[in-house]
Amino acid sequence: MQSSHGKARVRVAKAKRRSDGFTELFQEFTVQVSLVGGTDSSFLCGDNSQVVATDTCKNIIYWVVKQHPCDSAEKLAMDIGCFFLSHYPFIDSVRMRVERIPWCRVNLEGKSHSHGFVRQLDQFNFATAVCSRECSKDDKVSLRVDSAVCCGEKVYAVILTSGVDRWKLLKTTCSGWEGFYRDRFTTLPETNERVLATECQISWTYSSRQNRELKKLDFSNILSQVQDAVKRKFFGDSDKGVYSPGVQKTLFDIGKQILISCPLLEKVSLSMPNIHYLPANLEVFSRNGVRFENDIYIPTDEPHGIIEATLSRSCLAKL
Ligand SMILES: O=c1[nH]c(=O)c2[nH]c(=O)[nH]c2[nH]1
Repeated sequence: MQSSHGKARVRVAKAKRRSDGFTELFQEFTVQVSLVGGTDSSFLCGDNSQVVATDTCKNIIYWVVKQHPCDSAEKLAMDIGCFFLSHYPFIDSVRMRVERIPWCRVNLEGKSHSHGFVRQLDQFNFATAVCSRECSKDDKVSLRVDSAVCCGEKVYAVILTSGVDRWKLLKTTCSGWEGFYRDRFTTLPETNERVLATECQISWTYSSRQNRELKKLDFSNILSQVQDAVKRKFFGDSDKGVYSPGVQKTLFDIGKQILISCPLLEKVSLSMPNIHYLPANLEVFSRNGVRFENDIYIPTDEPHGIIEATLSRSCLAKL
């Protein structure tokens, strides 16, 4: 039996104010925690003596947030996960997911507002952390050297992933879809001129496997590097752009660029659904002698294409 329990959709916000009324930080998160280990007898015979109640899980999330700088979803995910490991010896591993809700400081007449924030639509970034006591052989060697505690903080094995979700991108030209397999079921015409739109989910996993090493990283800088790599390969040069022969090739170019730009990453997973903007060849136009001139489109969210891939550094080396 493989089992876990925990709490999902725990929403928490933190404000840090100065005495002069300036709000230095406002962060909102949605947190999920799943605990693994120690609970077999609860599932098998109703003995709950080693079960941290899911209600307690929620309290611990609030507790850690209260002490935490909350400067990144990644550090929060690792610190909540490692808190469970350090307090409950019967827990083997903790799976965390922290989503950061994007509140941005208001800028009014060129001036940053002291306490006002606006919420960006849709897009958000997230982190997942699988925290455990088990280390790979290599980790164990360095753990012994450092001992299990460093600077008052215990060392745990962490598989950390960061991501961005619901990030919408669109370009009005420099995209086509030609040469695809045709048979009697194929009705789609080929084109070398179309709107290309997607809603990306991109996640990236770090090579390091130690909470202490991972906590040194500048996660917002890595996020910017990833987003720059995506924009560079999706849109291309500001004036000339870059031609996309299909979402598949663009996705691969983006993934490769992310791994080139960010040497600390081991692999990247991309989901780039093809959101269709259908040419509006409508009867009302043709009947009145007006042609489609790559100008009027019908946006359709459903159905949409699914195009996904995971690229690792080792698989790139083999290509
Ligand atoms: O970029 C695309 N990739 C596809 O796999 C596909 N399939 C489709 O109908 N249109 C497109 N466009």
